[in-house]
Amino acid sequence: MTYDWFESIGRPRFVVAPMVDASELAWRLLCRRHGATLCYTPMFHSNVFNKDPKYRKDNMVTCEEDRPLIVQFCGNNPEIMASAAKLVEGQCDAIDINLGCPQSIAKRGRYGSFLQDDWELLKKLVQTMSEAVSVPITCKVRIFESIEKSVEYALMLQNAGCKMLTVHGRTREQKGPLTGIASWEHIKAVREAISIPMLANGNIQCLQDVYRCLEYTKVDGIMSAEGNLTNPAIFEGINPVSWEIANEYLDLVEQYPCPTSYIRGHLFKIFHKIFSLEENNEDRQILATAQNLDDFKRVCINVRDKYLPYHEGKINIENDENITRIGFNLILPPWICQPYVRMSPEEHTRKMEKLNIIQENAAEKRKCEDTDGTILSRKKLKKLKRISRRPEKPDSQQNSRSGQICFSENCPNPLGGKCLYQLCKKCCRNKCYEQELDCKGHGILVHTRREMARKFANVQANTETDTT
Ligand SMILES: Cc1cc2nc3c(=O)[nH]c(=O)nc-3n(C[C@H](O)[C@H](O)[C@H](O)COP(=O)(O)O)c2cc1C
Repeated sequence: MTYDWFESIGRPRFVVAPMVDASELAWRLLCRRHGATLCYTPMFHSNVFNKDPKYRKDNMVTCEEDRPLIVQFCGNNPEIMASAAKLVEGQCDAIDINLGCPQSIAKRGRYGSFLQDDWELLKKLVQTMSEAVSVPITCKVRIFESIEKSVEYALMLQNAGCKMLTVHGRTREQKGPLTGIASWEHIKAVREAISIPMLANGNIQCLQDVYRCLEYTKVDGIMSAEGNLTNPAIFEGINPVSWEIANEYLDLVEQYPCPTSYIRGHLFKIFHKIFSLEENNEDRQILATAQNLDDFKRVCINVRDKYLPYHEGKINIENDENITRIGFNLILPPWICQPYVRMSPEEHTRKMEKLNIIQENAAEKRKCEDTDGTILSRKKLKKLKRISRRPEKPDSQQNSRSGQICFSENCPNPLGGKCLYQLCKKCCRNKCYEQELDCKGHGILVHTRREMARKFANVQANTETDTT
């Protein structure tokens, strides 16, 4: 009984995740051609979806081949979520509640993973939506730190009427650079406890990962987001040539248009290894500023023209001095679609600590400003260094111009007698020492320069110690 619906949509095992700005129709169709057996729409805001026909028209775009399809909504008001669900029930196979979004915008709007502590509201959401529509209501959740609580949470949603559960094996805190590894252990424990169909999400970079996860967790299907973005053929078990799959996607976009920002995002992901190489900066720039399909196609052509001879083995990489070696020491060459490997949270923390030290030093250096606030140039700093090494002369031995009468009110020698500060030749020649700024500035300058020069010498010594 609990599996009837899941059977009716073909027991999908290979699932494209809901992705804002990325799981649009053209992308879904591309993934379906390459092995995906179920796709999610991007998350839609239930409130806006209800109120704004343009938002609906722009976002809820589908077609006959785009099945099975699950539409995802976010929100916290059961009635509003139910009425949004009613608007799409005829165009999809299920409606999903986003209970996993960890972004600060979700915190402000009180949706996604920020509802995971309000179980009473969640029960109400699932129940009200289930009663309102004829298609199943499903949920996509994150885990809690504790396995027991994650299991309890899943059971609560199942009892409320959720018909399929996707468990993303990361906590709400595991996001951005702190994403890290997903826990299949949590997923496995939830699978053992619940009886409804279940999808696992997290740590999927290739088809081997899919099968490892299926075997370990015993879930019914695997959902992929980032792995799917860098390789839309991930479920087919192949790593396509980047420009070929990018062109296939662009052909679909021609048929099913979408905003240029989505296209740009997809091409950056497909070509991520290519554009991590300095030698492709120019094409990277073309992609960054591309405005229409022709611009996007030009990027694909440029990349193909450059790398096709290598791909076909007509040029030996080893002998081409124009191509940098970085990126070629991989199992897969950079023009082949491949996963993006994130930095581990530990590595990120270490990097940030190092960066903070460098930034602090840079801030210290920035303090080496001239009296007018401008940052001293290298040349000037060099000069200061020289000054700092010079022994300080007593006032009596200052150059011939010291001891000029200063007319400024702000003169550090307030009696209007002899100014103790040295005047530069330029000031004397122009007689500008009569002006307040020059007299004051000049006086401070002599003093500050020495101070700054000493500071600069210290900063340099510290930086040298840091980098060793
Ligand atoms: C570009 C992008 C957009 C996403 N948008 C959504 C979304 O709309 N709804 C949602 O539930 N999760 C969203 N996610 C999260 C993914 O669905 C998925 O849970 C997460 O990326 C972990 O899967 P992965 O390890 O395969 O990337 C998004 C992820 C990415 C990379």
